[in-house]
Amino acid sequence: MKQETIHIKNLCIGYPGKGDVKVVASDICAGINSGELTCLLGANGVGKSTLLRTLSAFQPRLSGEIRIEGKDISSYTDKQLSKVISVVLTEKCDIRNMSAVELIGLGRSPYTGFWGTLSKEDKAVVDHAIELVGISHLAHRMVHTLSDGERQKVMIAKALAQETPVIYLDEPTAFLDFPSKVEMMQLLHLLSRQTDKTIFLSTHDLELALQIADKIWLMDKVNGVTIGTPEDLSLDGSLSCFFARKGIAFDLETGLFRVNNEYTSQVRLIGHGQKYAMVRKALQRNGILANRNVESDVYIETGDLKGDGTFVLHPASGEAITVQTIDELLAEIVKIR
Ligand SMILES: Nc1ncnc2c1ncn2[C@@H]1O[C@H](COP(=O)(O)OP(=O)(O)OP(=O)(O)O)[C@@H](O)[C@H]1O
Repeated sequence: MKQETIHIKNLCIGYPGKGDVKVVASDICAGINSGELTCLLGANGVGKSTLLRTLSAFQPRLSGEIRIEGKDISSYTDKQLSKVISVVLTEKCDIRNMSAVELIGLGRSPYTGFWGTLSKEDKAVVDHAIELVGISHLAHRMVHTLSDGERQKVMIAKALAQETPVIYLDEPTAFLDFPSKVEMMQLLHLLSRQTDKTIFLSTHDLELALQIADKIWLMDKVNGVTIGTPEDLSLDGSLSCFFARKGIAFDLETGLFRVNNEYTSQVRLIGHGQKYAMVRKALQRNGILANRNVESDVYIETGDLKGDGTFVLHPASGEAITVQTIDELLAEIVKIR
């Protein structure tokens, strides 16, 4: 069952200076639940890392409350905290002469003695973490030989081996290629479900977060922190407002962002399905507003109608032109414009 693991009230974060205090964000009130993946989104410099550092007690809060499992964060000793929160940072650490399984084993340090020797139980926890993340094939590789995505998974396994109810991750998808970003977010989502952990991460991967996260935190200088499911934030206009920039529009139907094009001409499309959608996309990218409601002498059949996969361009006068690909269609359109 979902429970509020982290409770934040009137939190003010920032940096005390010599004479003045730099306030990065203030009056944050929120809760973070177990069994959920929560994603923190915000522009560069808005304070995501500062918030994560404050929530992990790496830096002091300026004022307000942070409660973890009902207890104020300042009442935890460092050792107690290391059994409650694990933090996965993105910086590429220069780890040499250590295998993945040894690094993951370091996650057990809050539980081991001075020499860090792993007991049979500790080793079983490490093995389970490796299994959960699906990296058995990497266990005996040296860490410095791993790719960014592989190393990131090892760091997540280390956090799992730490057996904390809360895991924070600072931009875990930052250096990954697109399929690896998707895989990483799906993995974290799955882990939140399977292990009932509270997983909270910062990211710039907006579209992915909107598709995968259970809760979104939008952090911005004017409105502070706005929280909700991606769908509630779509419906109440928070997302459109948050990313209201020239050239970007939030599509309420798909719940995703799209780039607004400026159109210099328009053409009627006849058809339906995927080919219709792809022709429309290609034309709009090229500054031509295209859909079935446009009124124009020139029109295009998008292929699905005839079922032979071709595209037929009907100029205002003269013979229809049949082509096989959208690339050819664009070339023909240019000729008659
Ligand atoms: N040690 C520090 N002392 C004073 N100000 C700092 C310090 N570290 C960061 N800042 C400032 O605090 C603000 C928030 O920085 P932070 O790194 O938290 O932003 P961020 O949202 O994580 O940015 P990014 O997306 O670029 O990583 C910025 O204005 C930054 O310049």
